[in-house]
Amino acid sequence: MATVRIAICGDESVGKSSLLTSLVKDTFVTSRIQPVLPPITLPPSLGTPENVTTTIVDTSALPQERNNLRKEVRKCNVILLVYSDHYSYERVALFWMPYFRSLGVNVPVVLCANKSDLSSTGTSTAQVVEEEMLPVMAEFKEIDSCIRTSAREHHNVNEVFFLCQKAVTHPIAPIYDSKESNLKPAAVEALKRVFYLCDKDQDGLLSDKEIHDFQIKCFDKPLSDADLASIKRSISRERSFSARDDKQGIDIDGFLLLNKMFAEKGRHETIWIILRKFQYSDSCSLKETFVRPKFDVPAFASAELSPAGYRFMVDLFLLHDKDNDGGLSDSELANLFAPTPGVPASWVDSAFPSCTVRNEAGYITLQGWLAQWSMTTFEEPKRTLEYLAYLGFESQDGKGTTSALKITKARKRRNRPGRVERNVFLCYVLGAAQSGKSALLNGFLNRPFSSTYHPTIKPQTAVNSVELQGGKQCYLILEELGELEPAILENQAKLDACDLLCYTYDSSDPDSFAHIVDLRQRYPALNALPSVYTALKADQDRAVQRTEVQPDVYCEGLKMAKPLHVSVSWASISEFFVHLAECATYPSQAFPRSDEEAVDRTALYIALGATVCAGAAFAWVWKRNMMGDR
Ligand SMILES: Nc1nc2c(ncn2[C@@H]2O[C@H](COP(=O)(O)OP(=O)(O)OP(=O)(O)O)[C@@H](O)[C@H]2O)c(=O)[nH]1
Ligand SMILES: Nc1nc2c(ncn2[C@@H]2O[C@H](COP(=O)(O)OP(=O)(O)OP(=O)(O)O)[C@@H](O)[C@H]2O)c(=O)[nH]1
Ligand SMILES: [Ca+2]
Repeated sequence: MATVRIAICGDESVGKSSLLTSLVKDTFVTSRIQPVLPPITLPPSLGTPENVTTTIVDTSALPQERNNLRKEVRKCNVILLVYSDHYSYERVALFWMPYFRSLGVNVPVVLCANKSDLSSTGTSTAQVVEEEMLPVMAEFKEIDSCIRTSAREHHNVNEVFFLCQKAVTHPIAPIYDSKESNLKPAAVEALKRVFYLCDKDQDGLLSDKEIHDFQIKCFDKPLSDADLASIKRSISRERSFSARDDKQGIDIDGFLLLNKMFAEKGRHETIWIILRKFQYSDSCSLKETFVRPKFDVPAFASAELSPAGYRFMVDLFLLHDKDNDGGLSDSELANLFAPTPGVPASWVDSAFPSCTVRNEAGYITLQGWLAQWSMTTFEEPKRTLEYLAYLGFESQDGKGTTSALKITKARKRRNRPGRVERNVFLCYVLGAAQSGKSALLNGFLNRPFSSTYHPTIKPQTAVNSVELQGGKQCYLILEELGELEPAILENQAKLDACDLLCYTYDSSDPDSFAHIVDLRQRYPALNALPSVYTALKADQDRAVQRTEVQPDVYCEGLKMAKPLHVSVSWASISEFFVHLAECATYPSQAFPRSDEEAVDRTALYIALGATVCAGAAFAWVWKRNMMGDR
């Protein structure tokens, strides 16, 4: 935090310099002190809020000092305005406050009634507050607080400077509207989110345990049972309406009321401590560095959720599936996204949740939820980080939300044999109009086949998890490019981010395969990507393609596997998605084979074979040793 700079202002002889000497020297200096003391700087100490460095500047009201005064007022971030008698009090509203406004400064003012030792014995502080302070406070919202001091008797001297520091480090203005006697909307929003995040079981109440955890998190010390009881008592006392039984816990209204009471009692620093603990900045919005932490994905690499990230998303889903039907209904989703600005814009664009797995009721399932976040993290990791922040992800290692993500190895030398260390793959589905791409995407999401045809204009995606042979799971994003197909295939960055191409044609339409031949000619860069050739609509009669060579021969010529014939109307289509996922995971099998290599999926079989052999060898050695021991 920056330094606090206090300008002491006020009429002549009100005791400005004396307050300062009294603070520094701890005694009242009766001998004549110089009219304007040099500025002093106090290092951070335990006594100061937030451990700030404080600079205190003395000023003079003399006309010849006006330039200096103006300069200092403009430079400070809090003004200590001192008066000491009726005349200097009148001047607060008549001269000083309008003067500050005329300078265009908008900093808090701490009003100080000095020389309290001189006032006739009859005037009590209550009277001073009631008759002098409250009226000016009502007139000038800049006045943060008021205090009565005596430099001579060293009364409230430390306190007045403490108030100045606090006015800067814990300002009331952003959180409380003194005119309306209410918390400000931004503070209410922030506190609602805090409540939501503390209500771990999402039952709408903070239980005693949840309050204790909250207390420890914010204030680093436990709350006694007596304190808890007294908090609950004051909440129910304040509530005009049906003082509900607070035994079960504190609800959102009670929580807001409690904070309002803090503000009213001048304990607004309590609210600041809470908000800051939950990563709010001085403007009551979440800190930029928290919502948008530094996270760069190098070229050719991509971002994925880490195990901690997946765990968080699983827990979040289960917590919000209140009726345990395995899907998030609209209201359950709305509740889940309550502490965020709403469903991410990119989700709305892609017609969420239709791009992922839903149950019969149309609600996103856990599988779909994880697939959706896998895709979001792949496509826009910063969005995932932003939502992890809003949704209250807490890392175990103190590294913040970035520990919910990981960066994969770069996609380089794609044709290398073996497994790619990534779990989320992007596959472009390319092919002629009406070849059946959308139907394939629907099949991927287990939607029933429909014979009605809607041409795809905007790119369309489907994301789902796929279980590979051997039980490992990965996420596959199938994207059909619509009218953007040429634009995307021309864009090298888009190709670099893609893991697999799925060329499709309608095997019952003689004019369908030509599109693939044409694409490959026009975009030679496609050759650098692993590819799978697919003949769709295998349930229909096969047509002879009007291309120079038939698809099988064409692929043969490329030393690629022949097109796989599939139909979305067959249950076996799910095996095709496994095949796609396997080609993405072991990309060398989706490249032209070199002559000595065997066909197709051997890479996988070889890999599997190798593990089996290793296992056998291990067992054998182990047995031998056992025997040797004997
Ligand atoms: N009784 C009493 N006298 C005070 C107190 N504070 C300051 N004085 C006296 O008031 C007079 C003015 O004090 P200063 O500290 O010089 O006031 P100032 O506001 O700095 O005055 P200028 O620099 O002239 O603007 C001195 O004679 C102080 O001794 C106080 O709390 N009680
Ligand atoms: N019989 C049969 N018809 C299919 C199959 N797959 C898709 N169709 C039908 O073929 C037509 C075109 O399918 P789409 O999936 O919309 O084709 P598309 O490739 O997405 O078309 P564009 O978006 O225009 O590029 C639709 O009427 C589908 O119902 C299939 O496996 N068998
Ligand atoms: Ca389509």
